[in-house]
Amino acid sequence: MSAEAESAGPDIAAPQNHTFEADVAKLLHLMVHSVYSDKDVFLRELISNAADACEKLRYEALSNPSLLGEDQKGTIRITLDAVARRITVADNGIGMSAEEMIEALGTIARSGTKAFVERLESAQQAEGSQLIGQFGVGFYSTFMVADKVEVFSRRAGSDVANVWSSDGKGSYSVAPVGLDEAPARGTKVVLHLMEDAKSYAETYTIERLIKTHSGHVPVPILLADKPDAEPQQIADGAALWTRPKSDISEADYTDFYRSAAGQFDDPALTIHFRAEGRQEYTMLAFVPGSRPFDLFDPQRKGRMKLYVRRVLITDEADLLPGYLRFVRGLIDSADLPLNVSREMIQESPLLTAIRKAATGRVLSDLEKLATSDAPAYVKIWENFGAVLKEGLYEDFERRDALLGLARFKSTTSGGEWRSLKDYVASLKDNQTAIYYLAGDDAKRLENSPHIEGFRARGIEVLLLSDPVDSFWVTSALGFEGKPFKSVTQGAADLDLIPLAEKPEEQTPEVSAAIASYIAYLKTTLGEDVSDVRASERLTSSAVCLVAPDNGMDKRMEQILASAGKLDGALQKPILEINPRHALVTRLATAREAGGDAAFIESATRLLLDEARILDGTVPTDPAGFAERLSQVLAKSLG
Ligand SMILES: Nc1ncnc2c1ncn2[C@@H]1O[C@H](COP(=O)(O)OP(=O)(O)OP(=O)(O)O)[C@@H](O)[C@H]1O
Repeated sequence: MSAEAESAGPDIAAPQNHTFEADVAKLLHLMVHSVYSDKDVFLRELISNAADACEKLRYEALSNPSLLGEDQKGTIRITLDAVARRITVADNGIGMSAEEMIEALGTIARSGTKAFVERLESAQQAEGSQLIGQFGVGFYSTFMVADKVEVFSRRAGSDVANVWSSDGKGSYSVAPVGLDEAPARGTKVVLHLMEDAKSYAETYTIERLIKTHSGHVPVPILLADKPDAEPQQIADGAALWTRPKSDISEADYTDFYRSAAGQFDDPALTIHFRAEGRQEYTMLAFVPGSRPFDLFDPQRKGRMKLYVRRVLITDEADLLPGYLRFVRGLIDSADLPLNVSREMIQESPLLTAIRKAATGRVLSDLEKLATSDAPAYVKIWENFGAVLKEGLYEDFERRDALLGLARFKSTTSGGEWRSLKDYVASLKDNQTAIYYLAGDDAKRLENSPHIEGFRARGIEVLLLSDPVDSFWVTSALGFEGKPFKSVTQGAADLDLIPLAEKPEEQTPEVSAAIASYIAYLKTTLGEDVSDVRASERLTSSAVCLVAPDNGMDKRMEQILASAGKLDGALQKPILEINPRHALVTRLATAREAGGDAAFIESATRLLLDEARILDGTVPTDPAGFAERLSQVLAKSLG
């Protein structure tokens, strides 16, 4: 379309109509029909797009200075027209060709759109308005206040201009326009405001919105309160991060964070420093106060922006590792070369050094916060702990620092978060390992039979319920010299740690019956288990399954098997029986006394079924299980 449109002959000057991509149409419908409490966001989004356009132009002009011409300084101009109920936001930035308008204003480029739209559909009002900015559907928010939106644009260096126009109801048009109607360079967005949004054409409202939400964008903003009025500067476009920390208030930081990160909350941590010495750069970064919705997007992309001497280079520079992707902000380098391609900048050893230092700084600031304000740190952990833990198996160099930052719920923490330092400080005498139980359901973990023997000895067990836990914990070497050990794997090694309450001694007859019952279990259960043994970890349940000493943790095995990534067959578990459990002792002694063999075998197989159920799986032979259960119940009823 655009190749023809760009040549702008009289016969192709008619508007070309297009339908919005399905997701955009759905999104627009949602935005217009659900009353978000915060319609103000549209202005922030337009200003942020205009500022981005000015910054993109500065970058392109590095290699092609003629693009700037006489008009060197990026500026955003907002013009109000209360009589015509109109607000116009114009910039002298990069501009868009007709093709670019179709791509940028008719589709949603980002991945995960579907998930986003679904979430928006079910979101509450306040959350909904937060989601809009985070996902970069910013431009479409104009339809919350306008029943017609026109975008006049002329790309820098081009001698044609186009207008995009839509009422937000399913379709839009794009047509060439005369150069006198479009900005000499850049984009002009005209909103025809709805009756109930007419206050957005009032000076007071707009001035207040700019000051509170966009006061720190790095491009100056001018406001004209009438079409022919002289514009006044409302924001100076001075980059906040270049100012000394002592001149910046908390409110300034919050405002900058909100407009730069598209968030509506307060930052949970602000990191602002200037590095001098081998590399000179400034970092201004924020840990959000709430979870951005795309936190678990498989691409794991961060949103940190890279500037070089105040020129925005890219937000794709992966300035921080994937496990810090929730951090928002920027790094502005004084040393990186400006006159080379983005790709070359990204690969430069200088940037590698900056990345390393910046990562270290984020972690050390988190650690400082954990010491100085533990409750504030715990909030960050609750939002982002699952992401930070990815670093435990990705970033070996910083594993100790990350283990130091990690917080856990445990069997003795009473719902509070514990650090590994806390854990190690309360080790029992003779306890040589950090015990953990991994699974997907925190509640079920607490009731697992595997931790009974640990509870009975007052030994703390970490309850790991994030999917990522099984990955790092099996590769981590330990903390302060103590290895991590799964309570569902191998022998429990608990005999050196005394029970809080000493159990009754068993008579030699019962012990002998149990020993012979274990031998019987091994032959009866045959291929289903790799071994059967008396348990140290059980105190109230009769049975449980554990993984062999040198095998894979059971939870890890389940995750790999369900993802189809398990090499070979599932390992056979070890069945542990509780030699003091009434059911076990009665079965053992009945067998010893020559009781009903068929009944004892059914009851014995039921023990294995029970262990499987306790493990969160199902009996391997449901029909056999049902039959055994009926048989045993029928017999017990006489
Ligand atoms: N004033 C403008 N000048 C040039 N391009 C623009 C302008 N406004 C919007 N665009 C283009 O439209 C695209 C879509 O804008 P939109 O606000 O919907 O999302 P975004 O800006 O990409 O995302 P985010 O809001 O997360 O930064 C932009 O990426 C940009 O390419």
